[in-house]
Amino acid sequence: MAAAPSTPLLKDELDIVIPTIRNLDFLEMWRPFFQPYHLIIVQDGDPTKVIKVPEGFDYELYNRNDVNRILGPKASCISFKDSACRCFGYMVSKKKYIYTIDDDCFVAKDPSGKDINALEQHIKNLLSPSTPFFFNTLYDPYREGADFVRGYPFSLREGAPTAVSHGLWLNIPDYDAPTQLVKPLERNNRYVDAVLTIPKGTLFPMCGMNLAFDRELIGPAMYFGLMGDGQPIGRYDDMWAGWCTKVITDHLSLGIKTGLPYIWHSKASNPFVNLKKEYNGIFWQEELIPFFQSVTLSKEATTVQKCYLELAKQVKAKLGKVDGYFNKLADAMVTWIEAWDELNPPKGAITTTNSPAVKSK
Ligand SMILES: O=c1ccn([C@@H]2O[C@H](COP(=O)(O)OP(=O)(O)O[C@H]3O[C@@H](CO)[C@H](O)[C@H]3O)[C@@H](O)[C@H]2O)c(=O)[nH]1
Ligand SMILES: [Mn+2]
Repeated sequence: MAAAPSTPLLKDELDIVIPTIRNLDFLEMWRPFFQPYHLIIVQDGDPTKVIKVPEGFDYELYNRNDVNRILGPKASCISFKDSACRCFGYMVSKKKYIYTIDDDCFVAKDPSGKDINALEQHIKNLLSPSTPFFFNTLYDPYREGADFVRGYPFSLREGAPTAVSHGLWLNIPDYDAPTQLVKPLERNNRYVDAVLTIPKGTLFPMCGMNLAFDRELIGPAMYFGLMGDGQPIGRYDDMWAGWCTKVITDHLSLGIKTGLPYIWHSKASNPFVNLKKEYNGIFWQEELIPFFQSVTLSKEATTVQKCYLELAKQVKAKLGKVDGYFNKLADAMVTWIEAWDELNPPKGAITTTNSPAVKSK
């Protein structure tokens, strides 16, 4: 097992958010890389179930009772019985950076056989600029041993601040149910040693399994849409967040990177269950994508919250006719921003603080 870096980068500026319904034994494998960091565990499902966390990790844990206690009626915007609940962890964090990972994701090995410190790579991705305005054909120009290629405008070489780092997965790929059903044995064994900026004006399917972001730059846009219990759709929470986030980062001239790091995704969720969850999404996304491609935000939308509220209005106006669910989702987007601002008042604002989470050492 590789030794973790001596002085962990951003040790006190980054929280690791884990949505879970099971004991977190998977942390044993991540211990060298994760132990120095604070964890925010969002326990989904039955709040009376006790989630076991290995000794030695510094964490806070929130179950549904905590979500309801802290948010009151606004808890309605946080999904129940779906990994989308993880976004509650983004809201209660006080740190500048977030890394979120699923509890069936383990340490992968690079082609040399070395354990991949996914967190370290995400931090590198976030701390170096993105190039959304002009594509660099030699991939990440800020990486050791690479640079901007001939013809790349010097006026654009400063790049843009990186808001999101989207990692990938070896072994079980993040396929939708139809693809999973057709290719049940397919595994992703291809390690591509590259980090790319997703060009401005291009959407992408954001997976929440191995994802990091700058909470201060883009946090309020990272609402994982209403899924799970009582909802007509599932497994589109991260997709929704990714589409909203991308139109906002484009508008605010921020960047999103995808590629390294890889994690090892250990198990495929049930494709038949997934098909039921995804069915409406597979159908609706043919209308959602043109909607997001045509979204324009006003020049008055100068903060993520303002962008997000403008977006929520357009969702209600233009997607409500696709299905009533989008009216509910648009309202939940507004509730999310209200809750976010309540828990994250501008610095210096005086507020009544909510009682703290169940803290465990
Ligand atoms: O009701 C639930 C089910 C699961 N979780 C936790 O969420 C993650 C992901 O669960 P799992 O690995 O079983 O599901 P996947 O299909 O592989 O998840 C990926 O698909 C997307 C679904 O939206 C998502 O972006 C990916 O995570 C685990 O940590 C479970 O413990 C839950 O909280 N509630
Ligand atoms: Mn999984």
